Amino acid sequence: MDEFDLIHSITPRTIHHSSVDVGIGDDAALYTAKHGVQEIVCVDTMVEDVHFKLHYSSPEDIGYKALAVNISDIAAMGGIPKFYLVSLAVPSKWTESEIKAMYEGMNELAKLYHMDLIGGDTVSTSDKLVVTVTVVGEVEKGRACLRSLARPNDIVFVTGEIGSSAAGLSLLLEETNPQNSAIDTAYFINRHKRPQPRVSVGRLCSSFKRAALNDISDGLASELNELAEASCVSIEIDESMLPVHSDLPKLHPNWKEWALFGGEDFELTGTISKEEWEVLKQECETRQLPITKIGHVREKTESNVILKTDKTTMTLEKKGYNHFK
Ligand SMILES: Nc1ncnc2c1ncn2[C@@H]1O[C@H](COP(=O)(O)OP(=O)(O)O)[C@@H](O)[C@H]1O
Ligand SMILES: Cc1ncc(C[n+]2csc(CCOP(=O)(O)OP(=O)(O)O)c2C)c(N)n1
Ligand SMILES: [Mg+2]
Ligand SMILES: [Mg+2]
Ligand SMILES: [Mg+2]
Repeated sequence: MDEFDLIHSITPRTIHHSSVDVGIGDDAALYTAKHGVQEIVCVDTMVEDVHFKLHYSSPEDIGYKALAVNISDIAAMGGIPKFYLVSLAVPSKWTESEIKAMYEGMNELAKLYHMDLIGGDTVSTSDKLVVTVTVVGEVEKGRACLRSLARPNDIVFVTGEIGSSAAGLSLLLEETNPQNSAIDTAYFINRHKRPQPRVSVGRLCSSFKRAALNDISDGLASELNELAEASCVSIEIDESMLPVHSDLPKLHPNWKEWALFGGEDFELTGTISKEEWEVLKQECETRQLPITKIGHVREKTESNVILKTDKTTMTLEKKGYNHFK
C-alpha cells in the first residue's frame, strides 16, 4: 500500500463549509474563522486493546467511535462540530480497504453533522492500531457550557441512559453471559460500539443563560466530580433517579457499578438553574431528546459528590476509568 495513494483516496470530493480555504493537500489546513464565535478544539485517541479489540470491532466501528467521542466533547461545550483531522498509526498487516473502511465509519457521522475532513497524518507501526481524531467546532461567543458554571441550587441532569455501554463491553468481553435469552444483548453492544453524541442537547443548553456540561467518558461519578471541582460546589444525586435501560438490572447484579463508574456512555451530564430546568426539560420533550433530573447542586462541603440511596448517604468518589490506575 502506498501512503500517498491512501491519502488521495480518502480525500473528500466535496466540502460542506465554504470557510475551508485549504483542506487536505498542503502542509496544513486553512479555514477562515467567523466573527462572534469561539473556536473549539479537542482531541482524543483510541488505542487497540485499550479502547477496543479487533475481534469484535470492525474498521467501520473503530472509525465511527473515534469521531463520535470527539463530537461528544464538542457537544459538552454546547458547540457545533465542523472539521476533523485524523492521525493514524497503522500496523503493517492492515490492508488499504480496511483503512478506507475506518474512514467510511467516520464518514457516517461526518455526513450527519456536515463535518469536513481537513487533514491528518499517517504512519506505520509494528504493533497496535492507534487512531487520534482532532475536531474543530464553534460556539457563539460567551455561550460555551463550561464545567465551572454549576451554582448552588441548580438541578443536576443527565441525557439518555447510563451504564448500557459498560454492559455492552462486558458482553463483548464475555464477562457477562446472560441467562435470560429475552434480553436484547445486541442493543447494549451497539451502545458501546456506536455511541450517539448529544449535540442537540448541548446546543439547547448553550441557548440558556447558564448551563454547565460534561460528557460521560470515564463514568458519571468521575464526570460529576469534575463538574463539582471546576465549579467549587458539591453535587448531590439520588440513586433511584438514575436513568438506566429496563434490562440493565437483569444483566448483572452489579449493574449500578456500570451506571456510576462504567463510562463511555457519551451522554451529557450537567447543571442548570431550577427555573431554566423546567424550560430545558420541556424543550427536550418536544424534540424527543431524553433528559432526566438526577439531583441538585449544594454549597461546597467536604464531599464533592454525594450519592443518596434509600438506605444511606455516601461520598461518590472520583472512581471510574483511569488510564494510570
Ligand atoms: N497529554 C496532554 N497534554 C495536554 N493536555 C492534555 C493532555 N491530556 C489531557 N489534556 C487536557 O486535559 C483536560 C482533560 O482531559 P480528558 O480527561 O481527556 O478530557 P475528556 O474526558 O473530556 O476527553 C482537557 O482539557 C485535555 O485537553
Ligand atoms: C478492551 C477495552 N477495555 C476497556 C474499555 C473501557 N474503557 C477504555 S477507555 C475508557 C474511558 C474513556 O476513554 P478515555 O481515553 O479516557 O477518553 P476521554 O476521557 O479522554 O474522553 C473506558 C471506559 C474498552 N472500551 N475496551
Ligand atoms: Mg480526552
Ligand atoms: Mg469530555
Ligand atoms: Mg478519560
